[in-house]
Amino acid sequence: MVEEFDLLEEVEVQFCDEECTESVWHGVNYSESLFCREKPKSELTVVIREEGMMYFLTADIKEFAGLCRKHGWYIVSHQRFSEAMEIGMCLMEAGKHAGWYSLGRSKEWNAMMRDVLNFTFEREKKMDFYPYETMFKGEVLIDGCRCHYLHDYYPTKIEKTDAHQKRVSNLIFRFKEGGHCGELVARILALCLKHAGFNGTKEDTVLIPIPASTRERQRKRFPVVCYYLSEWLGITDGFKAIWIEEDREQLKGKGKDKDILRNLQFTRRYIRGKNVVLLDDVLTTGESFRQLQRKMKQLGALSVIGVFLGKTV
Ligand SMILES: O=P(O)(O)OC[C@H]1O[C@@H](O)[C@H](O)[C@@H]1O
Repeated sequence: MVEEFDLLEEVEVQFCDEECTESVWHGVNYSESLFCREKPKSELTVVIREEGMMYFLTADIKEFAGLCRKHGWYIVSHQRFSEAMEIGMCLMEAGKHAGWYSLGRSKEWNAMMRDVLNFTFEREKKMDFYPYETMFKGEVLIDGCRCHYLHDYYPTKIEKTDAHQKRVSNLIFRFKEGGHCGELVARILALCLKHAGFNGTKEDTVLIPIPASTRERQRKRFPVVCYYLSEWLGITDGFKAIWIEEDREQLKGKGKDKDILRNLQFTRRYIRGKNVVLLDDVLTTGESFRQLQRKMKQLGALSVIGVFLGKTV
């Protein structure tokens, strides 16, 4: 599309300093840093939150989708805002940028676009069904293995008064049921893992889900997330590394008879000589992870880490 007017580029952004002890404001070269692979040409305003959400108003959604692909950002939703503009939200790595970028007709126009975004999304945020943070909340060590989790999880028996807790439960329940949120979960975890890093190289890293209790649950829950997450990180999809020989009852808690391995068969070639990333929805006592990570090491894994959507509070 040929623009009939010159576009004014403005930026204001907050970066963390290297130790992340203090935030500083920069304007210079931010657009180069944000749009480091390609710069926008059409009208665009973005507002970026430190937690990894970027809200946008664009005159050319195709161009913006192309920029997102190039930079590894994920468009969660967008819709028509006016005849000329689309409005929406995408996810990016958390903790790198916070601020805004405008490429628009004038100072006043740019400011208005930012106001629209701030207003719309502050309001929408209250209505969000899922949480969209793209940084792990915390890490625990189990048998010396790093286990990253995205959110504190308040189990069903606790009444959730806090909107964020409800969003976390929505994400975990929908993920357990399978379906559309597998892709969203994969994108969120990909961004988190890029930030946190994993052991070894992409080539020798494999993603393996901690098996559900039945084949049906396993089939609903994991194939989509394993496919996308491994593809986006460039690591091996190890969905087929573990085979459920027969269904078992759900094993809650830490009971001394809890044996999550007894109905499982392992395909060694996925595991031997690999750095394994074990994935599950929730970490509660850590017993499932503990047993599986030991088994992985017996089968020749070089290292094991865990990645979880929630850690039970
Ligand atoms: O073994 P711990 O950590 O106690 O419990 C976690 C397991 O309990 C289930 O709800 C989860 O899906 C996960 O597999």
